[in-house]
Amino acid sequence: MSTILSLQNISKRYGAVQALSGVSFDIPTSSVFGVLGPNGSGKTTLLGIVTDVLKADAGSFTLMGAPPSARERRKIGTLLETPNFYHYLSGYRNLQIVANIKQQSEADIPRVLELAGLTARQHSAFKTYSLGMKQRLAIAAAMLGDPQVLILDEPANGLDPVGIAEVRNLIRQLALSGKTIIMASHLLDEVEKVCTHVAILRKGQLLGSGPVNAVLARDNFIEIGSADSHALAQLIRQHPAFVELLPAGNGVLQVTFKDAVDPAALNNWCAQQGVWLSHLQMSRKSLETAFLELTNN
Ligand SMILES: Nc1ncnc2c1ncn2[C@@H]1O[C@H](COP(=O)(O)OP(=O)(O)OP(=O)(O)O)[C@@H](O)[C@H]1O
Repeated sequence: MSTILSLQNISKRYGAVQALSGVSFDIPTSSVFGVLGPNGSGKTTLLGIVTDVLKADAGSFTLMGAPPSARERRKIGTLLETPNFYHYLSGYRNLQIVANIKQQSEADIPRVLELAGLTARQHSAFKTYSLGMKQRLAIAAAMLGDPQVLILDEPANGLDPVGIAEVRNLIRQLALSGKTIIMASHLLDEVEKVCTHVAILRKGQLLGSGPVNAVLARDNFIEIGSADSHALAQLIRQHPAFVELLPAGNGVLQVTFKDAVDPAALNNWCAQQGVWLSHLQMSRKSLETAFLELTNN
């Protein structure tokens, strides 16, 4: 996977508040990248820096391997705060106004309306839209000019479950078409559903980043099974890192170890003692658990 955006040692201070301290991570091309953190952890500041709304005190970032020129930066579509759409004008007219402000061709409007699922309602007044439609129109506005990267600050904020699902589907659809989506969010459930990668911030410091699966992996908890589950249970109790065992039905055992266990090494260890595993699965914790573990530490 290639890197589309790479942050190196970004720091930013507002007076006495250190909003970001030396934050570095890479965002893979075509990922849906979630920036997570409690209130005040620096998410908005970070997005502001990569979209050039704010200037970092230190550090730098590269877009597609190079410091971004003004032209390159136009390849980033942004939705940092809810745009002020005109309530009495239609979705289409509002996009015309945005296209003119952003000096982008109006010819792109039907495409973004279609992507956002608003074609049928494009001539209705904005004030008649549901909250989900309003947010989809805002994302459509950010997509004008077909940017490769979209940056969204809390795209699901304030929406009801239907609106959240609509925005989620739109983000997934954009990711499928190869766009990279970077979103700040505090809705962990939502991030877990839609993001492929995450970075977790607390008080301006990066606590961890990487593929969602790696962040969520519980590396001390493994499900194993074997044709002779009785022999497996006896054997696994002898493992030097064994803590406890729970039968999960169908001969599968859920085993907790003292610390991280490499699945390949565990497989090997069992085989050496004559027990062949027919099932081996790392388990996942919820993003909420991972987030609380990281942010409470
Ligand atoms: N213009 C500013 N002047 C002074 N302090 C600021 C300013 N903008 C942000 N801060 C402070 O910097 C820190 C990081 O704020 P930021 O908005 O980036 O966090 P956030 O993670 O986006 O939070 P939230 O989820 O509440 O939006 C906070 O302590 C905030 O109070």
